[in-house]
Amino acid sequence: MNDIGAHLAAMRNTAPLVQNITNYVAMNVMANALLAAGASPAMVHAREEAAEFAGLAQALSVNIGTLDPDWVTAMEDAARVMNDAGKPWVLDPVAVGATALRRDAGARLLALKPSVVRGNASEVMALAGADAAGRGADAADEVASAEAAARDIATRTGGVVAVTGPVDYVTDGAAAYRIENGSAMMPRVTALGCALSGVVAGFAVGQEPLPATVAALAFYGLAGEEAAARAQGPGSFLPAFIDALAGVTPEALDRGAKVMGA
Ligand SMILES: Nc1ncnc2c1ncn2[C@@H]1O[C@H](COP(=O)(O)OP(=O)(O)O)[C@@H](O)[C@H]1O
Ligand SMILES: Cc1ncsc1CCOP(=O)(O)O
Ligand SMILES: [Mg+2]
Repeated sequence: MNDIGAHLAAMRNTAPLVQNITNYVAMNVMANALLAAGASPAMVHAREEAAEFAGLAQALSVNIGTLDPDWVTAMEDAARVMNDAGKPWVLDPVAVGATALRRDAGARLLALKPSVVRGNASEVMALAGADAAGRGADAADEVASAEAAARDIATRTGGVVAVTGPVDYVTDGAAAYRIENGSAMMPRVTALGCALSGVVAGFAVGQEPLPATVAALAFYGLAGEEAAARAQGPGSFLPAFIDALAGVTPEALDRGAKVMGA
Protein backbone atom coordinates (compact mmCIF):
# COMPACT_ATOMS: atom_id res chain seq x y z
CA MET A 1 0.00 0.00 0.00
CA ASN A 2 1.52 3.34 -1.01
CA ASP A 3 -1.35 5.80 -0.52
CA ILE A 4 -1.65 5.59 3.27
CA GLY A 5 -1.35 9.34 3.86
CA ALA A 6 -4.09 9.95 1.29
CA HIS A 7 -6.49 7.90 3.42
CA LEU A 8 -5.79 10.15 6.41
CA ALA A 9 -6.28 13.25 4.25
CA ALA A 10 -9.59 11.88 2.94
CA MET A 11 -10.83 11.12 6.46
CA ARG A 12 -9.96 14.63 7.66
CA ASN A 13 -11.54 16.15 4.58
CA THR A 14 -14.79 14.30 5.33
CA ALA A 15 -14.62 14.94 9.10
CA PRO A 16 -17.07 12.03 9.45
CA LEU A 17 -19.81 11.94 12.06
CA VAL A 18 -19.07 8.71 13.95
CA GLN A 19 -21.70 7.30 16.30
CA ASN A 20 -20.27 5.22 19.13
CA ILE A 21 -22.22 2.77 21.24
CA THR A 22 -19.31 2.25 23.56
CA ASN A 23 -18.39 1.54 27.15
CA TYR A 24 -18.37 3.93 30.10
CA VAL A 25 -14.59 3.56 30.52
CA ALA A 26 -13.85 4.62 26.95
CA MET A 27 -16.39 7.34 26.20
CA ASN A 28 -14.24 10.35 27.04
CA VAL A 29 -10.93 9.02 25.70
CA MET A 30 -12.61 7.81 22.54
CA ALA A 31 -14.38 11.10 21.85
CA ASN A 32 -11.12 13.03 22.35
CA ALA A 33 -9.18 10.64 20.11
CA LEU A 34 -11.76 10.94 17.33
CA LEU A 35 -11.78 14.74 17.58
CA ALA A 36 -7.99 14.92 17.56
CA ALA A 37 -7.78 12.60 14.55
CA GLY A 38 -10.19 14.84 12.64
CA ALA A 39 -13.58 13.14 13.00
CA SER A 40 -16.76 14.19 14.81
CA PRO A 41 -17.75 11.77 17.60
CA ALA A 42 -21.19 11.25 19.17
CA MET A 43 -21.83 8.81 21.99
CA VAL A 44 -25.45 7.67 21.55
CA HIS A 45 -26.57 4.36 23.00
CA ALA A 46 -30.16 4.56 24.35
CA ARG A 47 -32.43 1.89 22.87
CA GLU A 48 -35.00 4.61 22.10
CA GLU A 49 -32.64 6.68 19.91
CA ALA A 50 -29.64 4.63 18.74
CA ALA A 51 -31.23 3.54 15.44
CA GLU A 52 -32.61 7.02 14.76
CA PHE A 53 -29.18 8.53 15.29
CA ALA A 54 -27.63 5.88 13.04
CA GLY A 55 -29.70 7.42 10.26
CA LEU A 56 -27.66 10.62 10.72
CA ALA A 57 -24.23 9.10 11.35
CA GLN A 58 -21.73 8.39 8.58
CA ALA A 59 -20.18 5.48 10.49
CA LEU A 60 -20.88 3.51 13.66
CA SER A 61 -18.69 1.79 16.21
CA VAL A 62 -20.23 -0.82 18.48
CA ASN A 63 -18.28 -1.83 21.60
CA ILE A 64 -19.43 -4.42 24.14
CA GLY A 65 -17.14 -3.25 26.97
CA THR A 66 -19.84 -2.40 29.54
CA LEU A 67 -22.98 -3.73 27.89
CA ASP A 68 -26.40 -4.74 29.20
CA PRO A 69 -29.27 -6.40 27.29
CA ASP A 70 -30.88 -3.06 26.33
CA TRP A 71 -27.59 -1.91 24.86
CA VAL A 72 -27.35 -5.08 22.78
CA THR A 73 -30.77 -4.28 21.28
CA ALA A 74 -29.61 -0.73 20.53
CA MET A 75 -26.43 -2.08 18.91
CA GLU A 76 -28.35 -4.50 16.67
CA ASP A 77 -30.90 -1.86 15.66
CA ALA A 78 -28.20 0.70 14.82
CA ALA A 79 -26.13 -1.87 12.90
CA ARG A 80 -29.17 -2.79 10.79
CA VAL A 81 -29.69 0.88 9.90
CA MET A 82 -26.06 1.13 8.78
CA ASN A 83 -26.34 -2.08 6.73
CA ASP A 84 -29.55 -0.95 5.04
CA ALA A 85 -27.95 2.38 4.10
CA GLY A 86 -24.63 0.84 2.99
CA LYS A 87 -22.72 2.73 5.69
CA PRO A 88 -19.72 1.22 7.52
CA TRP A 89 -19.75 -0.06 11.07
CA VAL A 90 -17.06 -1.53 13.30
CA LEU A 91 -17.42 -4.15 16.04
CA ASP A 92 -15.05 -4.04 19.04
CA PRO A 93 -15.62 -7.32 20.92
CA VAL A 94 -14.21 -6.28 24.32
CA ALA A 95 -13.65 -9.34 26.56
CA VAL A 96 -16.06 -11.31 24.36
CA GLY A 97 -14.98 -14.68 25.71
CA ALA A 98 -15.48 -13.78 29.38
CA THR A 99 -19.22 -14.31 29.96
CA ALA A 100 -22.34 -15.76 28.33
CA LEU A 101 -23.84 -12.26 27.82
CA ARG A 102 -20.75 -11.16 25.91
CA ARG A 103 -20.50 -14.36 23.87
CA ASP A 104 -24.17 -14.04 22.89
CA ALA A 105 -23.84 -10.34 22.01
CA GLY A 106 -20.70 -11.07 19.99
CA ALA A 107 -22.44 -13.81 18.02
CA ARG A 108 -25.53 -11.67 17.34
CA LEU A 109 -23.45 -8.72 16.16
CA LEU A 110 -21.18 -10.89 14.03
CA ALA A 111 -24.28 -12.31 12.31
CA LEU A 112 -25.04 -8.74 11.21
CA LYS A 113 -21.73 -8.74 9.29
CA PRO A 114 -19.74 -5.74 10.57
CA SER A 115 -17.67 -3.93 7.93
CA VAL A 116 -14.68 -4.25 10.27
CA VAL A 117 -13.99 -6.22 13.46
CA ARG A 118 -11.14 -4.69 15.53
CA GLY A 119 -9.98 -6.49 18.64
CA ASN A 120 -6.94 -7.85 20.42
CA ALA A 121 -5.75 -11.40 19.75
CA SER A 122 -7.66 -13.04 22.60
CA GLU A 123 -10.91 -11.30 21.59
CA VAL A 124 -10.65 -12.23 17.91
CA MET A 125 -9.93 -15.86 18.83
CA ALA A 126 -12.87 -16.01 21.26
CA LEU A 127 -15.19 -14.35 18.73
CA ALA A 128 -14.26 -17.02 16.18
CA GLY A 129 -15.04 -19.75 18.71
CA ALA A 130 -11.41 -20.74 19.30
CA ASP A 131 -9.86 -21.31 22.76
CA ALA A 132 -8.50 -17.98 24.00
CA ALA A 133 -6.59 -17.00 27.13
CA GLY A 134 -7.75 -13.35 27.50
CA ARG A 135 -8.01 -11.78 30.96
CA GLY A 136 -10.93 -9.36 30.90
CA ALA A 137 -10.28 -6.62 28.36
CA ASP A 138 -6.54 -7.40 28.04
CA ALA A 139 -4.97 -9.79 25.55
CA ALA A 140 -3.17 -12.92 26.72
CA ASP A 141 -2.55 -14.41 23.28
CA GLU A 142 -0.08 -13.56 20.52
CA VAL A 143 -1.34 -11.82 17.37
CA ALA A 144 0.12 -14.69 15.32
CA SER A 145 -2.14 -17.14 17.18
CA ALA A 146 -5.22 -15.15 16.06
CA GLU A 147 -4.46 -14.91 12.35
CA ALA A 148 -6.44 -18.01 11.37
CA ALA A 149 -9.38 -16.82 13.49
CA ALA A 150 -9.21 -13.43 11.78
CA ARG A 151 -9.33 -15.00 8.31
CA ASP A 152 -12.20 -17.25 9.42
CA ILE A 153 -14.28 -14.29 10.69
CA ALA A 154 -13.52 -12.23 7.59
CA THR A 155 -14.65 -15.09 5.36
CA ARG A 156 -17.86 -15.47 7.38
CA THR A 157 -18.74 -11.76 7.35
CA GLY A 158 -17.31 -10.65 4.02
CA GLY A 159 -15.69 -7.82 5.97
CA VAL A 160 -12.28 -6.91 7.36
CA VAL A 161 -10.76 -8.14 10.63
CA ALA A 162 -7.97 -6.29 12.45
CA VAL A 163 -6.03 -8.01 15.24
CA THR A 164 -3.99 -5.48 17.19
CA GLY A 165 -0.96 -5.93 19.41
CA PRO A 166 2.82 -5.38 19.09
CA VAL A 167 2.44 -5.96 15.31
CA ASP A 168 -1.10 -5.62 13.95
CA TYR A 169 -2.60 -8.05 11.42
CA VAL A 170 -5.39 -7.00 9.03
CA THR A 171 -7.18 -9.25 6.57
CA ASP A 172 -10.27 -9.47 4.41
CA GLY A 173 -9.92 -13.25 4.29
CA ALA A 174 -7.81 -13.14 1.12
CA ALA A 175 -5.25 -10.30 1.27
CA ALA A 176 -3.48 -9.50 4.55
CA TYR A 177 -1.14 -6.84 5.94
CA ARG A 178 1.01 -6.38 9.02
CA ILE A 179 1.49 -2.95 10.62
CA GLU A 180 4.55 -2.48 12.82
CA ASN A 181 3.77 1.01 14.10
CA GLY A 182 2.91 1.48 17.78
CA SER A 183 4.37 1.72 21.27
CA ALA A 184 4.47 -0.68 24.21
CA MET A 185 2.98 2.20 26.23
CA MET A 186 -0.35 1.89 24.37
CA PRO A 187 -1.74 -1.19 26.17
CA ARG A 188 -0.82 0.46 29.51
CA VAL A 189 -3.50 3.15 29.05
CA THR A 190 -7.13 2.02 29.10
CA ALA A 191 -9.50 2.54 26.18
CA LEU A 192 -6.88 3.08 23.48
CA GLY A 193 -8.10 -0.03 21.66
CA CYS A 194 -11.70 1.18 21.90
CA ALA A 195 -10.69 4.61 20.61
CA LEU A 196 -8.87 2.95 17.71
CA SER A 197 -12.07 1.13 16.73
CA GLY A 198 -13.83 4.50 16.50
CA VAL A 199 -10.99 5.91 14.40
CA VAL A 200 -11.21 2.89 12.06
CA ALA A 201 -14.93 3.62 11.62
CA GLY A 202 -14.07 7.20 10.63
CA PHE A 203 -11.49 6.07 8.07
CA ALA A 204 -14.01 3.63 6.53
CA VAL A 205 -16.36 6.42 5.44
CA GLY A 206 -16.17 6.63 1.63
CA GLN A 207 -13.04 4.43 1.53
CA GLU A 208 -12.50 0.72 0.89
CA PRO A 209 -12.56 -1.04 4.29
CA LEU A 210 -9.28 -2.97 3.88
CA PRO A 211 -6.93 -0.09 2.94
CA ALA A 212 -8.86 2.29 5.21
CA THR A 213 -8.29 -0.04 8.19
CA VAL A 214 -4.60 -0.49 7.38
CA ALA A 215 -4.17 3.29 7.10
CA ALA A 216 -6.03 3.92 10.36
CA LEU A 217 -3.82 1.43 12.23
CA ALA A 218 -0.59 2.86 10.80
CA PHE A 219 -1.74 6.41 11.63
CA TYR A 220 -2.71 5.44 15.18
CA GLY A 221 0.51 3.50 15.79
CA LEU A 222 2.65 6.34 14.44
CA ALA A 223 0.91 8.75 16.82
CA GLY A 224 1.72 6.27 19.60
CA GLU A 225 5.41 6.31 18.65
CA GLU A 226 5.50 10.12 18.69
CA ALA A 227 3.72 10.28 22.06
CA ALA A 228 6.06 7.70 23.60
CA ALA A 229 9.05 9.82 22.63
CA ARG A 230 7.66 12.66 24.79
CA ALA A 231 5.91 10.86 27.68
CA GLN A 232 7.32 10.04 31.13
CA GLY A 233 4.88 7.13 31.71
CA PRO A 234 1.26 6.07 31.04
CA GLY A 235 -0.21 9.21 32.65
CA SER A 236 1.63 11.71 30.49
CA PHE A 237 1.37 9.38 27.48
CA LEU A 238 -2.37 9.95 27.09
CA PRO A 239 -2.32 13.75 26.53
CA ALA A 240 0.80 13.39 24.36
CA PHE A 241 -1.03 10.78 22.30
CA ILE A 242 -4.06 13.02 21.78
CA ASP A 243 -1.69 15.80 20.66
CA ALA A 244 0.07 13.40 18.30
CA LEU A 245 -3.21 12.22 16.72
CA ALA A 246 -3.89 15.85 15.83
CA GLY A 247 -0.32 16.51 14.69
CA VAL A 248 0.42 13.58 12.34
CA THR A 249 0.18 14.86 8.76
CA PRO A 250 -0.51 12.76 5.65
CA GLU A 251 3.09 13.36 4.55
CA ALA A 252 4.48 12.20 7.91
CA LEU A 253 2.25 9.13 7.72
CA ASP A 254 3.57 8.26 4.26
CA ARG A 255 7.12 8.52 5.66
CA GLY A 256 6.48 6.75 8.97
CA ALA A 257 3.99 3.97 8.11
CA LYS A 258 5.49 0.49 8.55
CA VAL A 259 3.09 -1.66 6.51
CA MET A 260 3.96 -4.97 4.85
CA GLY A 261 1.96 -7.47 2.86
CA ALA A 262 1.48 -10.69 4.87
N1 LIG B 1 3.27 -4.04 22.68
C1 LIG B 1 2.85 -3.14 21.79
N2 LIG B 1 3.73 -2.46 21.02
C2 LIG B 1 3.31 -1.55 20.12
N3 LIG B 1 2.00 -1.22 19.93
C3 LIG B 1 1.07 -1.87 20.64
C4 LIG B 1 1.43 -2.86 21.60
N4 LIG B 1 0.29 -3.35 22.16
C5 LIG B 1 -0.73 -2.69 21.58
N5 LIG B 1 -0.26 -1.79 20.67
C6 LIG B 1 -1.08 -0.86 19.87
O1 LIG B 1 -2.07 -0.34 20.74
C7 LIG B 1 -3.28 -0.08 20.02
C8 LIG B 1 -4.45 -0.76 20.75
O2 LIG B 1 -4.30 -2.14 20.57
P1 LIG B 1 -4.55 -3.22 21.70
O3 LIG B 1 -3.78 -2.89 22.93
O4 LIG B 1 -4.29 -4.54 21.06
O5 LIG B 1 -6.12 -3.09 21.93
P2 LIG B 1 -6.99 -3.39 23.20
O6 LIG B 1 -6.78 -2.20 24.09
O7 LIG B 1 -8.38 -3.48 22.69
O8 LIG B 1 -6.49 -4.67 23.81
C9 LIG B 1 -3.01 -0.56 18.60
O9 LIG B 1 -2.64 0.56 17.82
C10 LIG B 1 -1.83 -1.50 18.73
O10 LIG B 1 -1.03 -1.55 17.56
C1 LIG C 1 -11.18 -1.83 31.34
C2 LIG C 1 -12.49 -2.00 30.70
N1 LIG C 1 -13.49 -2.72 31.29
C3 LIG C 1 -14.59 -2.77 30.57
S1 LIG C 1 -14.48 -1.91 29.14
C4 LIG C 1 -12.89 -1.47 29.47
C5 LIG C 1 -12.07 -0.65 28.56
C6 LIG C 1 -11.23 -1.50 27.66
O1 LIG C 1 -10.55 -0.67 26.75
P1 LIG C 1 -9.42 -1.19 25.76
O2 LIG C 1 -9.83 -2.53 25.24
O3 LIG C 1 -9.39 -0.18 24.69
O4 LIG C 1 -8.13 -1.23 26.56
MG1 LIG D 1 -10.11 -3.53 23.62
